[in-house]
Amino acid sequence: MAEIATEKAKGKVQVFDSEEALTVSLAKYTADLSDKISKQKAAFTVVLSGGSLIEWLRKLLEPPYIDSVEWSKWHIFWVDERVVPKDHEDSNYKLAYDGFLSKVSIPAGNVYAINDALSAEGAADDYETCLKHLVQTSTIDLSQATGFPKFDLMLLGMGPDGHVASLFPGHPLVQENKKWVTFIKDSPKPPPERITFTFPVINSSANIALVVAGAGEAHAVNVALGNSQNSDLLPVQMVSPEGELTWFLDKEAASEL
Ligand SMILES: O=C1O[C@H](COP(=O)(O)O)[C@@H](O)[C@H](O)[C@H]1O
Repeated sequence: MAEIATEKAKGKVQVFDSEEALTVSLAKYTADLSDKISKQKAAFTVVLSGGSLIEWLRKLLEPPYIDSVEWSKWHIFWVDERVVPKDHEDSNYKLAYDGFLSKVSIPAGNVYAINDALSAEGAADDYETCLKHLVQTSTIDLSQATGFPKFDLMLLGMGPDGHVASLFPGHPLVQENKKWVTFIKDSPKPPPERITFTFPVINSSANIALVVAGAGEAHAVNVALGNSQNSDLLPVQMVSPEGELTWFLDKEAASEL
């Protein structure tokens, strides 16, 4: 693993020789954080992305982590979700359930899926209401600095266009600064209807892992971490948490750096 020196705002950047090595390190990072936070609080709040991220969490499903992680403390949220039934192939919940959640002992009541019976707008409002309730009951922390919820760990993927969550380049939603959760009906990546956390919520996180592998993402990684002078920021360039930002890149994703 090589660590790349960048400005502090860009976070800690780690480049792995292979996707396999990345998954080993991501599991250790996540398990160490789970350990630390589980000793301090009743809940470890974890926000998942969809896409390849779930596959990259696979080492957590193996010893030693499968037995040593205090899964009962985990509370699971989604940074974005497609407005489709939970058993639909496009559902981020289904992806996470099939590939991860069904294999660990996180209590079912700690898994906060969207209400798939609602419209995009209704599902976003409903999810925001759920988050507000969990802040009131102190399951989720509140950032004293921003007044937005402060999750312990956000595991973010990135698309080849530099999108994170369902916040796409050039879309007005990237500027949303009041809502916690919003909706999109014209996502450039199918399916078109989604809900998504907003940047103020993403950036209030205590820890963000930005996990990117594959040559298709190399250009956007270079824009984010290289010396690009573009004035229109890609969404990934707007990720700037209150806490720590750690990049997990494989060498293909880092190939243009
Ligand atoms: O549509 C989405 O795409 C991004 C990136 O996914 P990937 O397949 O390129 O890894 C993902 O982070 C997001 O949660 C998802 O809804």
